Amino acid sequence: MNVIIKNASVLNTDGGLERKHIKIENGVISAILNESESAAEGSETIDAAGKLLVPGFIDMHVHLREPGFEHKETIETGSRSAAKGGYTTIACMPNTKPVTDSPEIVQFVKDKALEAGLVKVLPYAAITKGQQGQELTDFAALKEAGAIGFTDDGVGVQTAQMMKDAMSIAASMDMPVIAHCEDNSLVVGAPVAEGSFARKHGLKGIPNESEAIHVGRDILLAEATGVHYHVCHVSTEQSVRLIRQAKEIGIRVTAEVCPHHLLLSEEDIPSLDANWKMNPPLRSRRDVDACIEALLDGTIDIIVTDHAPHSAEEKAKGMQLAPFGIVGFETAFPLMYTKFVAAGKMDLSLLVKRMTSDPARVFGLSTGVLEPGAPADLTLIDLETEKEVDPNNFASKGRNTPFTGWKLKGWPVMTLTDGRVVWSEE
Ligand SMILES: NC(=O)N[C@@H](CC(=O)O)C(=O)O
Ligand SMILES: [Zn+2]
Ligand SMILES: [Zn+2]
Repeated sequence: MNVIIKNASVLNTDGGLERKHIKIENGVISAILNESESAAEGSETIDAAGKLLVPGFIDMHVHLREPGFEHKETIETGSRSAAKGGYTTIACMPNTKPVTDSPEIVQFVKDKALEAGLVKVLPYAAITKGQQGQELTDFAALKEAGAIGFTDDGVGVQTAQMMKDAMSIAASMDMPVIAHCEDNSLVVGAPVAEGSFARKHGLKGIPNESEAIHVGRDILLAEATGVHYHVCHVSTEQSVRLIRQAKEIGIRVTAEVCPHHLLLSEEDIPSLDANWKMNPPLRSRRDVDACIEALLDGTIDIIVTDHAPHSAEEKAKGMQLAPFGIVGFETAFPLMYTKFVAAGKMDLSLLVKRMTSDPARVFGLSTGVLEPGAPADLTLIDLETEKEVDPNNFASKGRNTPFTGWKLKGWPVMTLTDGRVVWSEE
């Protein structure tokens, strides 16, 4: 089937906007025409006048909750939420029930994603069986089944020997190790970061070192093993410093950051509402500033959401007892666009890059670019209309966000995967 997207605003190599017509044939971008060139009508024509057209966003860190926690999210509802947020490729974490530690579960995730038929879902597999930190999974079998990397996200790999073994095997098969960095001996049941909020409410605080100690340890192990080491949800100044130094000396490390760690600090937490509880926790303003600087200078390679839906009942348990995590797909781009691009702190082209071609580069994906021959994974965005974040309108089952009521611009209005409209505002 052929599709033509007419009059779209497309970013050019200088970061300016140009009007283009995009021709799509059999799910692939076949031509990008200048405004003056006439595009023969396709079997389907989409008028994109006044809308920004970008490669579909890529989110390399998400939780879809299926199998096992379907009351929080399913692969279908998570895929729809992703499509609504402008994402066309998402990589899902293995902390399901059962854990994605066998080829059967990898296959199950792929089957469910195809059944949903909305976005491309790339499964990660666990480093250790049941994510218990005791015994490595069968990396070769998991790769064979389609896992794109290994991670115990949700928990840190507690011993250096286990991590080193994992990295050695992953390196030998050219697979990345993706790490949730958290040293449990420094985190004893604390729900928020160390800082003024924790002190005010008499809560235990999570120290920055609990993250950075793993980052430092793992960088040394990545150097020793030669693995591609990717750091999950960076949130501290110290982690940024270690990653920057490692990159400078050529260690194969990449990193991601979430919008909430770029926008909120622990001082912003208004109450004991658990919609402000996530792992890593909101840290100090200093940490936020370090993460922003790192994203701008490329020390941090990509933006991810760490979309982590939980039910309202679970979040109602309060700051101490509720599970960590917030949803992310449907607010990520509007938040980043409004608070960084529209605020003059970041170029639009850099923001788009960190959500498309940079994740594709880091993980070796064929998508994330607007060029002939690339899959027609595309997102149209309205940069003008301001709307309030209303969790009741989320496609996700999760409503757990700290951004309720924020007035934002930059809302995706249409998403296409392989040339097929998978979500549209109408
Ligand atoms: N980020 C979170 O706060 N929660 C994640 C786990 C994780 O990403 O570590 C979850 O699975 O709920
Ligand atoms: Zn994590
Ligand atoms: Zn996560």
